[in-house]
Amino acid sequence: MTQRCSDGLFVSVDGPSGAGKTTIVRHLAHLLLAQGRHVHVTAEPSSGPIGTLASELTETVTGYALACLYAADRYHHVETEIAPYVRNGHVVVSDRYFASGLVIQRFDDVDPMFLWQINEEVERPDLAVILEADPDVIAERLETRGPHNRFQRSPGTSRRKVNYYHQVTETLEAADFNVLRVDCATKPPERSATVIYQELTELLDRRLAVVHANRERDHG
Ligand SMILES: Nc1ncnc2c1ncn2[C@@H]1O[C@H](COP(=O)(O)OP(=O)(O)OP(=O)(O)O)[C@@H](O)[C@H]1O
Ligand SMILES: Cc1cn([C@H]2C[C@H](O)[C@@H](COP(=O)(O)O)O2)c(=O)[nH]c1=O
Repeated sequence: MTQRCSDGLFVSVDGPSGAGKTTIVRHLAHLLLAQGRHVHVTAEPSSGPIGTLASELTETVTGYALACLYAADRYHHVETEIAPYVRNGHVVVSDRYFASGLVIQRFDDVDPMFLWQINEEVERPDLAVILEADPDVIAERLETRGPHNRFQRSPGTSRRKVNYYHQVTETLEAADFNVLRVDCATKPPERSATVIYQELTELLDRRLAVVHANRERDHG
């Protein structure tokens, strides 16, 4: 993804189950579409062959094997879907990406260093949004909605997930990812989407300013 169209952009949204990722991604897509942007919403596991296999196997396969499958899906997802859309000038929004890969398999006791190493070469998002929320708030939301998978069923899972996401957010910041932390416990999802939308708009404006400056320099 080295040669990008000036308004193509990749944003990932990660955070604990029940934080509101899917809801916020939907609102964000509406805001971007209303601004006239081309938007492509995607998610992990992806709908490609590896993502489909990972989805099917998540309840029965565990640990290192599942971690490798999710990392493989991520590389394939970038190559076959994310990068082509970004090159075409779309804002690509992924509901789960890199940070989820560093968190979820820890529930199967996979070594965090191993998770980092198998994901390390994957494309960095232009903006990595991490949704933060109080564990009691998201546990309550999950209870109301009902769990989707085995990682949401065990007691205390929300608290552990929130802790793991805190650690991973610090790891990403230390590795110079462009991270935006959004507290989504106290705000409605529309408001969280607006915060992300404003950050993306600034990012696009800064990028356009660089393009214009380079053009002026090259053409006098
Ligand atoms: N800010 C919010 N305030 C109150 N309820 C919310 C908020 N955001 C999401 N919800 C509700 O919480 C539940 C979980 O939301 P959502 O499915 O978007 O979360 P998620 O992070 O994508 O979860 P998962 O990882 O399990 O897919 C839904 O019922 C949604 O309506
Ligand atoms: C990206 C990613 C996903 N998973 C698993 C965990 C869940 O079974 C689903 C995600 O579903 P949700 O409704 O978005 O919570 O995928 C995983 O185990 N590892 C990953 O890296």
